[in-house]
Amino acid sequence: MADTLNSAQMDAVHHLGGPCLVLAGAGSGKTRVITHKIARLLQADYAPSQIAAITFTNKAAQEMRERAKALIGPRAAKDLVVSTFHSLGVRILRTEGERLGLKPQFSILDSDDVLGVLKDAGGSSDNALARRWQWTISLWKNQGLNADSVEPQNDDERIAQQVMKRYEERLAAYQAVDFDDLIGLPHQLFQRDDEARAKWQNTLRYLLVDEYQDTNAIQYELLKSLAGERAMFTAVGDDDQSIYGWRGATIENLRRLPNEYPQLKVIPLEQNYRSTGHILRAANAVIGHNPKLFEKKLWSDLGDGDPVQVVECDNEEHEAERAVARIQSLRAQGGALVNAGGQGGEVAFKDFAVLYRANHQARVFEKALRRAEIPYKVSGGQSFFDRAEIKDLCAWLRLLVNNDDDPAFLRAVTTPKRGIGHQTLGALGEFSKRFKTSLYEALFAESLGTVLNARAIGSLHEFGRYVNDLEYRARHTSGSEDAKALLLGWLKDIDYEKHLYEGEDSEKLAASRWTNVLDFVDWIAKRCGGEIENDGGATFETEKKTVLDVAQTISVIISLAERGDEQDVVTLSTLHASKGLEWPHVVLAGVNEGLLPFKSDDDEMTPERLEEERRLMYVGITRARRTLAVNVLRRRKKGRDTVQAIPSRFIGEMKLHEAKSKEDPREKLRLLREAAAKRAAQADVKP
Ligand SMILES: Nc1ncnc2c1ncn2[C@@H]1O[C@H](COP(=O)(O)OP(=O)(O)OP(=O)(O)O)[C@@H](O)[C@H]1O
Ligand SMILES: [Mg+2]
Repeated sequence: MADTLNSAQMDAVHHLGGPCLVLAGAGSGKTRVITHKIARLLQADYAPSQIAAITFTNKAAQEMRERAKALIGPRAAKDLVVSTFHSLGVRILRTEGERLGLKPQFSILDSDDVLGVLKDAGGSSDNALARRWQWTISLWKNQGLNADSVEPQNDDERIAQQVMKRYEERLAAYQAVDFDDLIGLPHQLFQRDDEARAKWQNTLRYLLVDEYQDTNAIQYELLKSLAGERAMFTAVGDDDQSIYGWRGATIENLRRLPNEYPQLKVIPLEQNYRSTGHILRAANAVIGHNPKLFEKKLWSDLGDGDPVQVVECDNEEHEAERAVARIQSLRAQGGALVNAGGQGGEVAFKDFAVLYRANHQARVFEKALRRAEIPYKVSGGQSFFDRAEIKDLCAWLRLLVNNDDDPAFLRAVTTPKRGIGHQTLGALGEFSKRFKTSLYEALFAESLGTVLNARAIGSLHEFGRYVNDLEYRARHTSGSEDAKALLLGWLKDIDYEKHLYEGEDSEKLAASRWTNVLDFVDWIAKRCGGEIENDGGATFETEKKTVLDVAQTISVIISLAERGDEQDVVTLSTLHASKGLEWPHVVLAGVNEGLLPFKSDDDEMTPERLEEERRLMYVGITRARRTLAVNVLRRRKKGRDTVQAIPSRFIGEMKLHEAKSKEDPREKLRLLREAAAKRAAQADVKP
């Protein structure tokens, strides 16, 4: 079973004579075709290093490599080029940079860096404005334009064009590139340098592209240059899952392919191996409301399974509680709600995902999961423990727990800055390396005077003594009131609130960071008081803990979270980041008008946008293998207000008439009676 392919999948895997497009719905095994095709290519005498498989995210690349490894063994898998478009771009630029006037050690700016350069280039410290520039410039670049070729349509665009010009000059001076350049520059190179193009066409002789529907115009061009005349490639995709239109991805790429490659073999896949019948029918019903680009069918022989549940919730908090309760009860019941259908058994935390439209929706779920002590990770967005301010404070707590934690030391000593500069820390680092001690230990060494002056040593000692003292107090303080006083005192000592306000242009943002900090303090203090909240929000008591004990627990939670993916944890993810993935149990959060389909007050809902939102809903539904809960809020938060919430139009579009909530005891009874009657009827017809 693990290695089988159906006949259409076989056709796709064995078609090696020319370009191939697998155009098929969700869960039909497109990604599986890619991994199997890698194995097939190796048999056909391609060397691993000549095969490039391109995925949409680093995580997908990692997974693809793992799956390939299982099929072809670790040695061959090592040399495969499995990467995202961006990391393929880095690979090309590192070798060819010189032809583009880039030093081999050029730097790559992340989104925050870019924002900084743009503010500088545009002479403005306005974050929101700089973000708009960033957005516009990125869209231009993804259309293959530069500051000279842009044709601005209005005043805003004229200004953005000027900023772009200065931005380009600065990047050239810094020997830096941004994410868009990682694709744009190789593309430009291949346009004008036949030798470089020929070289790479010979290096990467077969290309496989997953999630082809979400490529943009430049990525298409890059693929085309790499594929060249030989056109040896396989692309797999699903137009119904195109969800990055807002970022310049274009479905045109699917339409162009058959025109530009008349020899293209197009292979549909129709069997869905992922989801049970109820889930698949709901998905098909929803996407049926979009105009069809390509006719596709999708069926499953996994049985009906459990009906899709619409879960009505009073508000966001209630929604999160119900999600937690659902996780707990599914685990207790072994997976299936009514008809186990052979699918029951152990249910792990990693079998669950909660998917939502907007990042901020994660927050209440995180809170509820933390309260229920259910481990989770947030993908495609920020987890509470990933927030800069919480990381700052955690660094301090980690340092108290383990003085020799060097990364924690570095973060704490510079947060907030206390006159201990890079030079001092550099010298301390050298010293600690030479004597094989931790930074903290080095700080108190007698001979430190040989590398640092008295003033620097004075500041370091002051910091060290403070950490010592705080640690002592943390070890001896328990009970929520005292813990809270201790923690607030510490924040005051290090002047953390001021640090936040100084580091943030927007006061609103600083205030929200400070609220996070206070939430965090409360959370620790409650634990010190031996107060644990259960999922109903009620509290019960355990024994009191010291601040240091709780800090220790936090250190463990963080290191677990850092250990990554193999962990048995619930996934919280945006719909966008869930693409290509699957879970046995999925909860779709906040399926309400305004949230999904998403609409803010000042933007207009065009038919195109609505269609893209519907595709997102389709992606969400089709992530589920066994059970799907669709949450609908009665009321929801909107800014500071709470407003009446309207169920999403997508709920009606799922056509779930028969699927009533089985959490309703009457409905439960009805189902039991129905099952009993069915059994009786079957018994009757037996001879
Ligand atoms: N022939 C097959 N036999 C058994 N299981 C299969 C087969 N083909 C695919 N599967 C399984 O079905 C699930 C979906 O496959 P896969 O992820 O490749 O689909 P996909 O078309 O890439 O989906 P998406 O559109 O969501 O990316 C996976 O668990 C996969 O292992
Ligand atoms: Mg896939």
